[in-house]
Amino acid sequence: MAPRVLVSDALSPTAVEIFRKNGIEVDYEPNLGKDKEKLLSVIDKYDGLAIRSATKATEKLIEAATNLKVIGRAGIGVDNVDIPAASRRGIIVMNTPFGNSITTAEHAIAMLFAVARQIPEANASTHAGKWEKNRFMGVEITGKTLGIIGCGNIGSVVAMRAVGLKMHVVAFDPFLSADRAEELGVEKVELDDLFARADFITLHTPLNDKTRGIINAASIAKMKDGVRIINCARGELVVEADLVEGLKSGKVAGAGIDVFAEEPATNSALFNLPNVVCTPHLGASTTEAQENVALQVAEQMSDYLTKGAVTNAINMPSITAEEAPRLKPFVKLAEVLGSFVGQMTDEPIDEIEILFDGSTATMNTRALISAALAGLIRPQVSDVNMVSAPIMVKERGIIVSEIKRDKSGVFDGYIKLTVKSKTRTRSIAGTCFSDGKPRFIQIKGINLDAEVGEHMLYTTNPDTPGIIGLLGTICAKHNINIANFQLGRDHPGGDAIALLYLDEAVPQAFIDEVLATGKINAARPLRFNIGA
Ligand SMILES: NC(=O)c1ccc[n+]([C@@H]2O[C@H](COP(=O)([O-])OP(=O)(O)OC[C@H]3O[C@@H](n4cnc5c(N)ncnc54)[C@H](O)[C@@H]3O)[C@@H](O)[C@H]2O)c1
Ligand SMILES: O=C(O)[C@H](O)COP(=O)(O)O
Repeated sequence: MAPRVLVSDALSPTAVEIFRKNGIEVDYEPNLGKDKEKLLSVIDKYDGLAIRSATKATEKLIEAATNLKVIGRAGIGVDNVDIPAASRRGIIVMNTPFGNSITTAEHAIAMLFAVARQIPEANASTHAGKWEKNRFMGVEITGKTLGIIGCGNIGSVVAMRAVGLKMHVVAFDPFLSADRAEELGVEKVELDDLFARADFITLHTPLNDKTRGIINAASIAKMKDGVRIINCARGELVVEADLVEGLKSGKVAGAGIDVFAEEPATNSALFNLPNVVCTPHLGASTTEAQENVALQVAEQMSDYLTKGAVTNAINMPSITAEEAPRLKPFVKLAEVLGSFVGQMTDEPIDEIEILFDGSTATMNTRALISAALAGLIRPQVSDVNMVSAPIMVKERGIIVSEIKRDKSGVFDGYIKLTVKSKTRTRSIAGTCFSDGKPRFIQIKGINLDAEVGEHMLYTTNPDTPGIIGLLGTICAKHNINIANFQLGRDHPGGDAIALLYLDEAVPQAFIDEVLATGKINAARPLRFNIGA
């Protein structure tokens, strides 16, 4: 059945065309995002949800989205999506991090001019036939200092434009390197320094716990008298009541506000103050940007739903459409290795070490680790996948480490998982042969070559004669066919293991019978998901 996508915000029709071209059924309901109850009632029908900022993908919506696999944000900010809730449910959240950066930077620059020259008010006055030439005295921006808070994709474009406008640009961004600052022609400063020196301040950070309310009464007090503030990032970066106070007192000479703490903002204390220019979250609203983000999000979501490729995901490592087919068998391998140890371990796991040897070390190991972790914890948590596994493992306080090394043995490459719990350490290694099927090649240091089947039986025993016959006889007695039988031992007469690939699951009576022989130390039925 074709995957089904709901577009619940006003995306360009290009998105719909691209979904259809990629064989995806699509419902285009540009106003549904604003109707929470209706959205809630239909969301379970969809594999994908394409949104802008109006749709709020809350925990409640995500819980109701029982078939959802991907949320695609045609734009940048994903603060309208409950990412932890999506991750826990195994839903990928992706955005389009560059599609509207230039457009939004241009909006910030437009705000800069609009506020410096009071253009909206002068426009309204002129349209009203007032000709108030003396009322609207502006300020030049040439030679003035622009303070940029957050110098990422959008902040950088703003910086380059402002440098071109002959402004002196200072930037505060903990992740801005000295080289990048030099390349942009900006001076990297501390936040208080920026507050003290800037004539104009423009915000371009994401909204998070560190940036929420970054413009407040205390920070405004540190600013120059007559500072002008532009916010085209997120409303909650500014404590709006404090900005209103600053504007009323004259400390802040003007503000350009595109985003509000509550949207849609139909009633704000910022409205109708002199020299406050407001726009209704228009930063990304140009034809060009909307085409870009619609096209990108639809391609990304289609690639994921039809090919398993992951691009620009917030909660999952990227997998390109090119690498997805090559990676797929190794994702399955990592998952069955994790699953083997997960099924063998009855006590809490403390540490997991994942070794990538040879060719596997050159692959997308983040994706392989996610797959191994999903396999590992699936016996405890059924509803887990590559998206939710890392978060669940972290929540359980399990330490995950990764080792990559050059080819060290006969195999082109293999993956080895070592899992430590309080009382023991287990390890298993595997590889994929040219048929794309996973093979177990080593269990607790003992070499073997075992094809992986849906139903398997793992036994440990002292290396004595008669084990094959013993297990074969009990299988025959229970009318269970053996597809493959692999043995291994550390040394003659030492510890031995057997791995049987069976055509069906063994019942508990089978295990009891095996153990009752006194010749087998442990017997564990295993089940693997070997489907696509
Ligand atoms: N108005 C609109 O329509 C519109 C359009 C697009 C994006 N946005 C918003 O613009 C903002 C910036 O988007 P972007 O694409 O440039 O993001 P980005 O991730 O490329 O850049 C954000 C920058 O902020 C920096 N940063 C993070 N925490 C910081 C802190 N505590 N102090 C200072 N800097 C910090 C990061 O290091 C990064 O360089 C986001 O909030 C986004 O949602 C708004
Ligand atoms: O984060 C973004 O991309 C912007 O805020 C744009 O939001 P919009 O898609 O609702 O215009």
